[in-house]
This record gives sequence, structure tokens and C-alpha cells, in this order.
Amino acid sequence: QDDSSLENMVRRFQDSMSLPKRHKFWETQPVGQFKDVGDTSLPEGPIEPPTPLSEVKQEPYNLPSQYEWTTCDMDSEETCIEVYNLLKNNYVEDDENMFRFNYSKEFLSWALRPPGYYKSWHIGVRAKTSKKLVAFITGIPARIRVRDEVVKMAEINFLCVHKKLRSKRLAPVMIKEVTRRVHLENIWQAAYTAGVVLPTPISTCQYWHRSLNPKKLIDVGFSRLGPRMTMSRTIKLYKLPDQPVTPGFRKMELRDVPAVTRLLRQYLSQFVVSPDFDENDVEHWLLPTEDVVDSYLVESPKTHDITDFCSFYTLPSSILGNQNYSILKAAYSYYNVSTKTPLLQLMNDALIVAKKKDFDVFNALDVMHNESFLKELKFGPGDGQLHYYLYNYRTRNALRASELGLVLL
Ligand SMILES: CCCCCCCCCCCCCC(=O)SCCNC(=O)CCNC(=O)[C@H](O)C(C)(C)COP(=O)(O)OP(=O)(O)OC[C@H]1O[C@@H](n2cnc3c(N)ncnc32)[C@H](O)[C@@H]1OP(=O)(O)O
Ligand SMILES: CNCCCN(C)c1ncc(F)c(N2CC(C(=O)NCc3cnc4ccccn34)C2)n1
Repeated sequence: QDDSSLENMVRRFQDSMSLPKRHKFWETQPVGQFKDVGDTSLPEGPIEPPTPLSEVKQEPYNLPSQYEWTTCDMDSEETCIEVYNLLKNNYVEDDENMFRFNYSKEFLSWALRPPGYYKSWHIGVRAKTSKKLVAFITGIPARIRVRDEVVKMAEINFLCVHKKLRSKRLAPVMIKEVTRRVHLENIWQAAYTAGVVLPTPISTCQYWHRSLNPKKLIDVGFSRLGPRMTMSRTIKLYKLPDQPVTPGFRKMELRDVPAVTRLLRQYLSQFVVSPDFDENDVEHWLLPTEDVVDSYLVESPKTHDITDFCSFYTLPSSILGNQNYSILKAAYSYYNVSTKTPLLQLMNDALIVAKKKDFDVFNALDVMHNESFLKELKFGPGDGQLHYYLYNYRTRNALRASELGLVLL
């Protein structure tokens, strides 16, 4: 029996005995370790000091002999298609394998090319003979504030190993390689989220879903008909007005970038962890891009001040094995700011425009002030939890979801 299947047997046994899980890789990494949880003597901040650049490993980590590293040029349409197809067929699924994320090519191109991005952080693994892309991991640079410290970090995402190459310990090699390439740019911290528990979350959030097309959601098994509910009663329950109700509610435009940046920076300063966006970042991340990100603002009809902002990104899921539908069109709440319009009303307008754009469901995490509108706007709690992590940065203790002002894609 090769090592990995023995490893899997051991893991299944451990799980069945609910023994504390070993994290052979993560226990070697500068991350909060489970054994240290609650030890308030450990200071908040970097866990390890930077290494002198001359001491950073210059050559890539070793892969199994039949594979080779490749840098994925996301400016190339051909490479974008390869990355899109790898993720479409092998990326995150729900626990019942009914859905799989289907990030679009345009979305991936947007998500991976923010101001100051490094091509070398878009890392692929190919089979040497077929040249087939079989694994992927990405980093993008971000300035993340933790309390009063603004830290240059890498946001790590899109870790994916082809289904046929799972449980071969390829993921740790991918992670070490992206870590090495980030170190070469003199960056020593990272931020990432995952649906799985690893050493050690800085916070854990709950997903909430607001039905926009309840008939389709029930048909595909995303939701179930409530007790004592008929389909027509359910459709009526989730019905929304045809137009937003807030006077001055309109799409964001390029000319709004300075005002939206001021509004967002001020609003995000109240959270313990948040991005430190400048105007270039706001232009990239929040200017509307068709089928990728939508953003709206409220311009006071009287003063023409910009007083509120809301945004959501487009992340469809493939529906695995349903006769009538193949795609679930989902909107994910992104960054929202309310200073004059009640957040409840602002988010209801976001639901209205999302329904108008034919989204089936509007998802939101219970981060920032989202808790204040979720139940009232008829969101239901989801099955997935999202765990937030920092690499080589300890936080004093775990944060409440409402202390998080960071949304990763
Ligand atoms: C300074 C710069 C630092 C930059 C780096 C910062 C860290 C970035 C970290 C990455 C942030 C990613 C953010 C996202 O993209 S989250 C989305 C992750 N992708 C998916 O879930 C897609 C579907 N699944 C797969 O493609 C594979 O199952 C993956 C690739 C996830 C694991 O492949 P496989 O199933 O074939 O396993 P293995 O035998 O190779 O390796 C097993 C080891 O890998 C650990 N593992 C499993 N899942 C994850 C996970 N999601 N994050 C971190 N570690 C993970 C696991 O605990 C075990 O280690 P240990 O428990 O024994 O210790
Ligand atoms: C590193 N990037 C983190 C974000 C990845 N994101 C968006 C994510 N990570 C874990 C989740 F648990 C999750 N959920 C959204 C909720 C949901 O919609 N659950 C039903 C469902 C529909 N389609 C899919 C596809 C995959 C998993 C669940 N799915 C649960 N989202």
C-alpha cells in the first residue's frame, strides 16, 4: 500500500475515533497552532521574522518526477481557458457534491490581476508528457490592516489539485512553492479563507442565503420547501419590488472612485481586519464589470454627496446532475457602506437589482454589520462555514465575525 492510502486509512480511523487530528504539514508552518489557542502570553503580530532575501530558496520545490511547474500567464486567453477548465471540473464542491464553483474566465482574470500583481504568483503544475494543467494556486498582493498595523500580505486563493491527484500530499508542495515566491518579493504574511478547519482560524463565519428564484432553488435541491409551505406561497414570500426604493440609488461610475474610496476607508476603519484600499484598488475591485462585480451607490439628490454604497460579485456554480438546470447564478455580498440610508433598505435595494439581473440566490457572510439585516431580509443560514486565516501573523484571540471587514473571492 502506498503511503497516501495508508495515510488515508489512518486519518479515517482517527476521525472515527474522533482523535485530535494531526496536521503533519501545518504543524511545521508559522501559523497559530491548536496547542497555543488560549495562551495569552503570545504577542499579537508576526510569528517568524523575515529571512534575508539571499537565504530564500532560489529554486522551486521538487515535484514528483512526472510533473513540472508552470507560471500561468492570465493575460493569455489560452491559459485563462486552461485555468478555467481545471477549476470548473476540480474546484470547491458542497459536502453533498451537488454543486461546484464555476468561476468565469473574466472573473479569474479580474481576481488575479489587481494593481501590483505578480505573474510569478499564478502557479500551475503540468504533467510533463501531456502538458495538461493538473494543479493551481495563486497569490495576489494586498495591504491588510490588522488593528493599527497595515501589513503587506499575499492573498492566497484558487488552490486546486485535479481529482485524480488527490491525497498525494501535493497541496503542501503547492503551498510551500507559493510561499517561496511570495518571500522572494519580501512579503512575509498571507491571508486566506477555506471551508475546512486548519491550524488555526482567526475567525469563523457563517454563510447566509437569500432566495431570489425559489422555484429553481428547490428544483435543484439548493433549498427545500418549508414545512406547511406551498410553492406559490414560497414564491410570494420572496417576491421583490421591480425597482430600488432609495432616491439617488445608481450604478457606480469611474468619476465616483475618489468619493467611494473616502467612504469605504472611513467605514472599514472600524473593523479589526480589513483591506487598506487606495483609489487604484477601489477602481479595480469595485468599478462595475459585467458578469463579474456590480456596485451601486446613493448620491443624495439634494447635496449630490455620496452617502452609501453596496456591491456584490458574480460566482456561478455548476449544478451536478439535474435534468432541468446546469448553472446556479449566485451573487455574493462584497463591500457595503451605509451612512445615511439604513443598511436594511440599502441591502434590500441590492436584492432588488440582483433579482432584476436574474440571479437565483444572494449569498452573504455574517461579517461586518451583515448580521443586522440577514434575518429581516429573509436570508436563511447556509450549510457552509468559512474560516479566515493569517499566515505568519498571530492575533491576540479569535475575532467575532462582525470584527472582520475583509471579503475574499
Ligand atoms: C508568506 C506567504 C504565505 C503564502 C501561503 C499561505 C498559506 C496558504 C494555504 C492555502 C490556502 C488555500 C485557499 C483556498 O484556495 S480554499 C479552496 C481549496 N480548494 C478546494 O477545496 C478545491 C477542491 N479540493 C482540492 O483541490 C484538494 O482537496 C486540495 C488542493 C484543497 C487539497 O489537496 P488534497 O486533498 O489532495 O490533499 P493533499 O494530500 O495534497 O494535502 C493534504 C494536506 O493539505 C491540507 N489542506 C487540505 N485542504 C486545504 C486547504 N483548503 N487549504 C490549506 N491546506 C489544505 C491538509 O490539511 C493536509 O495538511 P495536514 O493537515 O496534514 O497538515
Ligand atoms: C477561498 N475562497 C473562499 C470563498 C469560496 N466560497 C465562496 C465558499 N467557500 C466555502 C463555502 F462553504 C461556500 N459556500 C457558499 C455557501 C453555498 O452557496 N453553499 C452551496 C453551494 C453552492 N455552490 C457551491 C459550491 C461550493 C460549495 C458550496 N456551494 C457555502 N462558499
